[in-house]
Amino acid sequence: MLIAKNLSHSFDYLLFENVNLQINPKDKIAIIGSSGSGKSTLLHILSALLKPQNGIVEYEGKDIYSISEKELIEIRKKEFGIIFQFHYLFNTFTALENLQAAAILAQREVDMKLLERLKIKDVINQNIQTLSGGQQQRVSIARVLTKHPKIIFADEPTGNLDKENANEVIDVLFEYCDENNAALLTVTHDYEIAKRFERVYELKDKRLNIWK
Ligand SMILES: Nc1ncnc2c1ncn2[C@@H]1O[C@H](COP(=O)(O)OP(=O)(O)OP(=O)(O)O)[C@@H](O)[C@H]1O
Repeated sequence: MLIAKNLSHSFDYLLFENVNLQINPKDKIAIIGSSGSGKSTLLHILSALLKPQNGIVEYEGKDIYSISEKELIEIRKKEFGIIFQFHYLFNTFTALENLQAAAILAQREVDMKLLERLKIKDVINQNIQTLSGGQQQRVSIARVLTKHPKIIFADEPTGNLDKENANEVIDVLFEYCDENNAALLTVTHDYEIAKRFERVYELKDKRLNIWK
């Protein structure tokens, strides 16, 4: 589905080199590593947001940084779902309006069962700015799943949540992948959360090594 070959990237210093990774349907992959090791940068490269200085990223056989801008926008819009550390929701809209906007763009419906699973059904008519950080994070996860992506890229998706809610969010993401033949790639600081994933890599000493 997605193959990354020989990626390397630097900003002020070399972040990583010779990174290779393959993502298949239903894969659940976590990337751990210390702060500043380049986890978010790698996630951006894999999710079509940042061209790597070296190496290629292929999605369904096509090098995503060589295809036309139009094709790339279509992949970003329809195939990839990105959960950022910051939610980027429309602050003056209600939670439901945010989800409806995503549903209209993706020609899908808002799934009420999903809102129940994410424990945001009761706050769905509140403005985003009146929700807690954890509730905002769960709305942003619901928004991404409403699109029905083939690959979910998540940057610290449980960062604002307590242990119980964090585990429930991971359950929802895993279920989504199993039911929709989709894949999940998560960046996390949380080793307890990482242990729940089938495959875990650690970004360390400028390399992506298998951790589990
Ligand atoms: N656009 C940018 N321009 C310059 N430097 C950047 C840019 N993006 C990231 N960096 C630098 O690259 C390094 C790695 O950042 P990155 O966010 O990928 O790390 P991380 O492992 O995700 O960190 P954290 O766990 O703290 O979120 C940092 O030193 C950061 O300042």
